[in-house]
Amino acid sequence: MASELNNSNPDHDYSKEKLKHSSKEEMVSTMTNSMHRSSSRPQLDVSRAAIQEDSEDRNPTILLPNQSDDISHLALDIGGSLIKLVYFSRHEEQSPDDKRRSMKKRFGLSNGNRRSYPILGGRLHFVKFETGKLNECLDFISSKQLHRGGIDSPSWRSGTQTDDNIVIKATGGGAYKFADVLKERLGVSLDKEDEMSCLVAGANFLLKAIRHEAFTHMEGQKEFVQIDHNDMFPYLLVNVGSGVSIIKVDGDGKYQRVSGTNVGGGTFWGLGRLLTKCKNFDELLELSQQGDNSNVDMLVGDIYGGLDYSKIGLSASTIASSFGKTISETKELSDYRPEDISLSLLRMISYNIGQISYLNALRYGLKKIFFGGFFIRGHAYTMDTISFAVHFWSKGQAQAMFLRHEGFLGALGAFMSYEKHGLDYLRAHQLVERFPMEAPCIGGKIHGPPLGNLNEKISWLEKFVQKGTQITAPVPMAPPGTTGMGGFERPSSRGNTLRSDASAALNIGVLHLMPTLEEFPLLADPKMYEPNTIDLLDHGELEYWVTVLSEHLPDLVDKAVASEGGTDDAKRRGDAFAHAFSAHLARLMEEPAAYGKLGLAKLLELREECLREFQFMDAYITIKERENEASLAVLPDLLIELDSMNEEDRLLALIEGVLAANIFDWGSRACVDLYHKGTIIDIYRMSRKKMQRPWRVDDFDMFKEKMLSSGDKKSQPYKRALFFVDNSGADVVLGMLPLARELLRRGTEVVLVANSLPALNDVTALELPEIVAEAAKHCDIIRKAAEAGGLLMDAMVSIQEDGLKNHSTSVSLMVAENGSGGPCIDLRQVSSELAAVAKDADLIILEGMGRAIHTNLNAHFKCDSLKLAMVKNQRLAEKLFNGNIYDCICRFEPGKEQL
Ligand SMILES: Nc1ncnc2c1ncn2[C@@H]1O[C@H](COP(=O)(O)OP(=O)(O)O)[C@@H](O)[C@H]1O
Ligand SMILES: CC(C)(COP(=O)(O)O)[C@@H](O)C(=O)NCCC(=O)O
Ligand SMILES: [Mn+2]
Repeated sequence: MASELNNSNPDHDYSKEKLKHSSKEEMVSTMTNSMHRSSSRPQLDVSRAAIQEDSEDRNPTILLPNQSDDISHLALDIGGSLIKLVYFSRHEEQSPDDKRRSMKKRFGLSNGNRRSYPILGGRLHFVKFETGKLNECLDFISSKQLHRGGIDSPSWRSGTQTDDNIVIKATGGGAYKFADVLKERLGVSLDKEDEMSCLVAGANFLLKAIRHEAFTHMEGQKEFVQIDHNDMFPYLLVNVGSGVSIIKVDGDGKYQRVSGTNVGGGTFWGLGRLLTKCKNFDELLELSQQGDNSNVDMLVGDIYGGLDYSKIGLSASTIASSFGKTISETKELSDYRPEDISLSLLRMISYNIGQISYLNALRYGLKKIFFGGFFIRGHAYTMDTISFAVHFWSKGQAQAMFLRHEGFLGALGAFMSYEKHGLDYLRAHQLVERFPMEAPCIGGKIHGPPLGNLNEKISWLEKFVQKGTQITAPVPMAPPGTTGMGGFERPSSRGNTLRSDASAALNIGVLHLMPTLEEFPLLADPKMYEPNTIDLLDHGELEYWVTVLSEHLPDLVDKAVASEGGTDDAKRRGDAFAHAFSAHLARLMEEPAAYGKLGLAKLLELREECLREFQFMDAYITIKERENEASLAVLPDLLIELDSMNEEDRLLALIEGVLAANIFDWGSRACVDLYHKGTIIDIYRMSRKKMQRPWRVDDFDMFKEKMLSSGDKKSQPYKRALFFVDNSGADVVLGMLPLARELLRRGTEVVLVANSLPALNDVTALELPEIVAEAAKHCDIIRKAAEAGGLLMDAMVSIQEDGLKNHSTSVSLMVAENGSGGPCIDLRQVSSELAAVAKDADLIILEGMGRAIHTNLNAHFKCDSLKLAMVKNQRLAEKLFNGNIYDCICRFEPGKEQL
């Protein structure tokens, strides 16, 4: 059979256009949801929904296509210094008329729980403006028509809504102060919400719904904290805005403002501006990084002649009096360096806030203190200083934690105050944060008018890239100068370079609300589950993987551009994609936790998302089609060969087949090099040669025992197996399908679980039915099972004619989408369809490096699991398995409930 593997026929049967068309249209999966809410303002006329034309939002992330009609679109928090906007954008994309699905629905042969009613879904965006530039903010709102329920609102398009009756939720003092301006400029009225309630509502939502929202920051080290939802309260919330509010939070809506201080962010920025002549806040912060506050502050040593005051635990370098040295009569402001002044000011204010917070925590016996507000500005030194103060004064008893959405608590709370906002029941697994290159529209500052289309994005990106190249690696600081003697020493993260404006804009992403995502129900211990095997917090690892991805980039861009016909437009998009993705990588090298907790799964998915953002829907489509066709051509011979074997030999040959065919991976540098050097047949031969047992991890005998045991020990066949398939071509056709056939033959129902969206050369759930149908032409077992599973359209029509009652007694072969658009899988967030079919499964087969090694290698399941992969990376093979590239992994683990 092997000799036929390179028999790829260019005039193949697969209609490229058809595949491409269907994958583009259906890119947006119809993951479903039972949440359907009644209406609230602004009203959206869902009945008139049409496919969205807004090209800016065309990137087809997996999101819910049909949002219910009750999402409020904009909330404001107008503070003393900054205006914060949280707005919601919908994605109305009509479910394509999917024959497969509608047929199955008609016959009640659902593969899961795909439903047809409206789905809540969309994205939450976070934007901020300076309050002094209110006009910019109003221009932004108006250009995006956010106040009218979004630019894409059908009711707006149909002209049924007038501005006069629009009411927008707003909080912060500016909701009162600027109400008239908003009425005048936008015609909208503001519905004012209490600021403290909003802060608390925002913080509670973030802590409950976002997995790694909170983090600690000590001596330059950021560590994400998983908050236990059942043990969240009470806590102290310290919002450091212009001024500071200190709130004791006891539950949802249960809180008390227990203290505050007028020495806050406004004080820092205001005094700092006066004293240093800085033009903006970031400049002031940046200045502090070159400062030495001992030129400005009076230290214990200055008073004690260079000595420590050891009796009360104060070292000579402790600040005795902030700005104390400036009492000198011989010096004027111009005699002090602005850098030193800025640092002294930052230390004074941060430390003071930390100390007051600690005192309030002490007053109420609270151990957890969360700090929000834009004074924090994700700035390492500020956070270290606050943490130091809390840690020092509480003797380690209380913990300072920070929030990624720091300054957006109030705005988010105002958004939550819409009667029906749809966020109440969302949990971490239903939110996906993405980082598109839309800086003018997310997280950070506004750089000119909002980006209207991909072209604008590309040109803005070119500018961003120019800026991005200026991003320098963090300057390592000398170790902290603590003497262990108490008082306040210098935290260690001082030297870190502040993010440039453009990259700061990417610090928090767009939150995709995906109510249909669910936790995979077969995880043995969901709380302990960590998808990623390799810890990218380890700098060496991060550097390695970032390098691997960078090196792979030119090849990927080639494929992507070719997949779009190699046009000039495709080339331009290809370049933009390469710049954008490189900028992401540079950003992550500079600050690995910039996008939240980073794992390899997220990094690899980011690449796919970035491709989609530049409208490369399926970069490997041609390769996938070619390899599918070549493999399908040799499948009949393989099946004959397998059928001539005895049971035991056949099972071994099947597992070998899966492992050997997993070499066809276009994501691996080594494999791509192989493709350039040899033919498919060479590769396959080499791969088969590697099959000698024992494999690097070899639990085959255990699996065989489970599958084939006879006599007294004869085991029942598995009822339902979930096959997490990987690559197109040989991998799925010659590897996983024959193994699936073996299980079907033994009476096990098989669900092929594949990606919802393309990633590298992975096969997608939408492509599988066609592949199965082709395979079914050569195999009765597959055909009958596919008919029973509703995968064959022709068969479905005959079922319709025969009536449903006795459509088939055969076990089913089905397909389910996994909810993912990357080469790995995070089982905390899978499609509801997969979650539904998983409930009856008693065997899981995870295949490939992404799904079985990078992620899930250490995952335990309630049912039996088999992990099969070839390790196509030398470093990984050494590190994880003490082995070599092309080693094979066959790990079997009995279900945890059966142990
Ligand atoms: N770009 C910026 N412009 C002005 N102030 C900023 C900026 N970024 C961070 N800050 C800091 O954030 C503070 C405002 O924080 P914020 O939480 O928005 O409070 P408020 O609601 O009072 O405006 C400012 O006083 C300043 O210290
Ligand atoms: C992206 C992949 C996880 C896909 O592997 P697969 O799941 O298809 O076996 C893998 O190709 C990979 O880790 N590539 C990067 C490492 C390298 O080039 O060596
Ligand atoms: Mn793959």
